[in-house]
Amino acid sequence: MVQGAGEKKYKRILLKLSGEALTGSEKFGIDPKILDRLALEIGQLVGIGVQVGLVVGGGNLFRGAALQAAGLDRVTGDHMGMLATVMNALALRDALERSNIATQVLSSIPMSGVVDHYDRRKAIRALSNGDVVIFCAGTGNPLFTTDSSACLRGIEIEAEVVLKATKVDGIYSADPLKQPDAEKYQRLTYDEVLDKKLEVMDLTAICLCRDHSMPVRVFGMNKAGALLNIVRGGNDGTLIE
Ligand SMILES: Nc1ncnc2c1ncn2[C@@H]1O[C@H](COP(=O)(O)OP(=O)(O)OP(=O)(O)O)[C@@H](O)[C@H]1O
Ligand SMILES: O=c1ccn([C@@H]2O[C@H](COP(=O)(O)O)[C@@H](O)[C@H]2O)c(=O)[nH]1
Repeated sequence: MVQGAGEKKYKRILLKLSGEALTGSEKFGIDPKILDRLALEIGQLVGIGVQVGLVVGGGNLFRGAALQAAGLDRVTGDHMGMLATVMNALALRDALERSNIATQVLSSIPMSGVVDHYDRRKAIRALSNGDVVIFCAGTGNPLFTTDSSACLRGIEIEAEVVLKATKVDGIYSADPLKQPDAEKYQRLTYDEVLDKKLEVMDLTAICLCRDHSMPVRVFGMNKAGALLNIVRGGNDGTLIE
């Protein structure tokens, strides 16, 4: 059911933002216009009392697998990827705070003097106070992705849903950027995503959500207003549950 203006379906969410999408119209890195748009959309959620945990990817800067393909050691590449997510988190905090949205950044890798170390109780306190909490540095371990850290943190903070904002507007029978005639799903079970090997999200993350009954909605980050609509009960994108 779609809720009325100001009403909401979810009280606490974990929003996963694609790092690659932060590039926007830039060739590399972070497009400040994208940051400002995100701050506006996240501010709308905070404005109606939604508690927002955020995880941002690092694909706009470094991915361990790509660095390995270029000849680097995989674990070193993964460390670089996790550090990339810290840079994105700092940029997002900056944009949110410029919009007067109180924000805390908690890192899975201790980085004294730059960001605070992840602590679940501290995260839940901050969320309960209405602060946005950005979880960065992934899980702190190589060989994972930020999809897994988003689902992990979402489960830990007892979010009601993981919302994965990405470049495409949902889950398709194949990657729609490679196969334009792929069909879009409205709803999938965790097992369907696993059996069909749908690559929109890392399968470790899907298993974790299945085991802990955490629903995941994949939706397009480029459509303004989609996030607020979902939080009010709209069905943009594809729901996995
Ligand atoms: N079956 C599918 N349905 C939808 N998208 C798919 C599918 N298979 C592959 N994809 C691709 O998966 C991508 C989603 O991953 P996304 O860009 O969010 O990357 P990420 O690894 O989560 O984040 P980052 O950009 O930080 O690395 C989409 O852009 C899409 O092209
Ligand atoms: O727990 C984690 C999370 C991430 N990494 C590394 O960081 C990059 C960037 O994350 P994306 O999810 O791809 O945006 C990822 O490719 C890994 O190399 C990690 O090692 N552990």
